[in-house]
Amino acid sequence: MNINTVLTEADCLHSLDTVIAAIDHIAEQIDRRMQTELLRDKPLVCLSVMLGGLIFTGHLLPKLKTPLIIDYIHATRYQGETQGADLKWLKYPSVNLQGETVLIIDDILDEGLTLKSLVDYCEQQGAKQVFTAVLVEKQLPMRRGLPQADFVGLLVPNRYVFGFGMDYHEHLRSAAGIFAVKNQ
Ligand SMILES: O=P(O)(O)OC[C@H]1O[C@H](OP(=O)(O)OP(=O)(O)O)[C@H](O)[C@@H]1O
Ligand code: HPA
Repeated sequence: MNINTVLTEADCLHSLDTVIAAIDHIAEQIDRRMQTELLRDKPLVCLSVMLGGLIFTGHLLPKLKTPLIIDYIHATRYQGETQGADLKWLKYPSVNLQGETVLIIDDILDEGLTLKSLVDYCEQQGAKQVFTAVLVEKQLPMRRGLPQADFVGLLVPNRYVFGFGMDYHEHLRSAAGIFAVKNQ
């Protein structure tokens, strides 16, 4: 596998400008929603899902006006492969989620199994309510896990995608835009 070839042969699904505009839009939606959901003086607890959620989180959070605190989860289901397996937790959140309003931020909703496990975990920890934000939602005929996220930036077809946090065998996470691997 030559990574440069993967990049040059890939189909660009969403340009960098489109991604940035989508993140602006999600930020507005989150701010609007949190005006009614957040209790006075309570910050939103933002949990970024490593590694894929890193770049989306870094662009999204500075755009929010909602008061917030930042923590992260490290969990992986693909482990550098293009097929998912059981979710492996590498880091649970450090903040106490009891009674908190939580926003889980990830790069992609694919089969939804990762986000379903993370939402379940936050609820088990006593979160008052749990919202999810993803940069992209993969269009699948049906999803085995969480059917949809609360905040979605862009749609992608049922192909293997990379860029803006999403990897192809751990490479290409920093690709500036969202791309689909040729013939996948
Ligand atoms: O909806 P699903 O089918 O569960 O897939 C989505 C998850 O897969 C990716 O993580 P991955 O396990 O590849 O780890 P990574 O964040 O380190 O890339 C992605 O970042 C999501 O967390
Ligand atoms: O299509 C994908 N690309 C990158 N990471 C992923 N994790 C789930 N699906 C994908």
